Amino acid sequence: MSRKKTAKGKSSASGPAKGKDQGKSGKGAAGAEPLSNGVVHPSRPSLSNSGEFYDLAFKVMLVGDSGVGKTCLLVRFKDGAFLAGSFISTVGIDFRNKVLNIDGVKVKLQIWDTAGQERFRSVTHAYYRDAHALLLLYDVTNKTSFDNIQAWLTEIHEYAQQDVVLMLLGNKADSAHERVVKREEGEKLAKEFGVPFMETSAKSGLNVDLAFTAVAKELKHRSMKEPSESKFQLHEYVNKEMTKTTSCCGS
Ligand SMILES: Nc1nc2c(ncn2[C@@H]2O[C@H](COP(=O)(O)OP(=O)(O)OP(=O)(O)O)[C@@H](O)[C@H]2O)c(=O)[nH]1
Ligand SMILES: [Mg+2]
Repeated sequence: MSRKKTAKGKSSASGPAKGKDQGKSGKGAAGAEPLSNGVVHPSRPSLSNSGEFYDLAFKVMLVGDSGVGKTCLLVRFKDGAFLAGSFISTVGIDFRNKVLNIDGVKVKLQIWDTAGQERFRSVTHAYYRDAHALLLLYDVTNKTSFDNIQAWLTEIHEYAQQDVVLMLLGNKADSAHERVVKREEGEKLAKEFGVPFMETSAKSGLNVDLAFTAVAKELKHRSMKEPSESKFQLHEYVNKEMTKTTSCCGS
């Protein structure tokens, strides 16, 4: 996917949607087809441009400081690869789609990769309103990115929907020697703010699928509201499923 895309427009979704796919990768906001509120029709799924059927569609946004690994996390999830080598900072905003099978329901996630750099903050603000879920990342090897989480949460409360699904991710968990933020510190902060937390690694793939799957499960359950089913507990699911890393080294 291009990491040099600039936003040119703005989408307008605010609820789960079904409809045509926007292709494999967004051309900044310009490539985004607006998603509207939709009803679930599992018997009449929609067909995406990439040939995949889906029943539900949601927007997920990746946010956090520049360099924490948002683009790499998305590439790992979408393509199963790691973008090694020199760091190319995202310009503006970009997106990729992925259809997941969640308990027999095809859930399309339209994942927006935002630019962490301060100069693109107004672009990011414009997209919060339409996001159904936010993955907020910090880098376990960068204390400043962890310290800035509080500011990101303030921003999220200001711009995002009140009921947005939120998850805190401590990325680069593979970097044991460079680690400066302990897993316990991430857990404590997440507890303080009542959000699910896990450490991830775009490099090794640790918990990457789980982070997106957990969000998709929560959104699907909220959307379908099956009365017969017990309520899906995102916190419990994450705590049960995640692979824990040790935080022996560092701080
Ligand atoms: N060791 C390690 N390095 C990572 C990981 N994820 C990303 N990186 C590296 O961190 C740097 C930044 O990654 P990006 O994904 O481009 O960061 P970003 O958050 O998208 O940054 P902006 O686009 O500027 O907001 C790159 O050099 C990556 O190779 C990870 O899980 N482990
Ligand atoms: Mg990026």
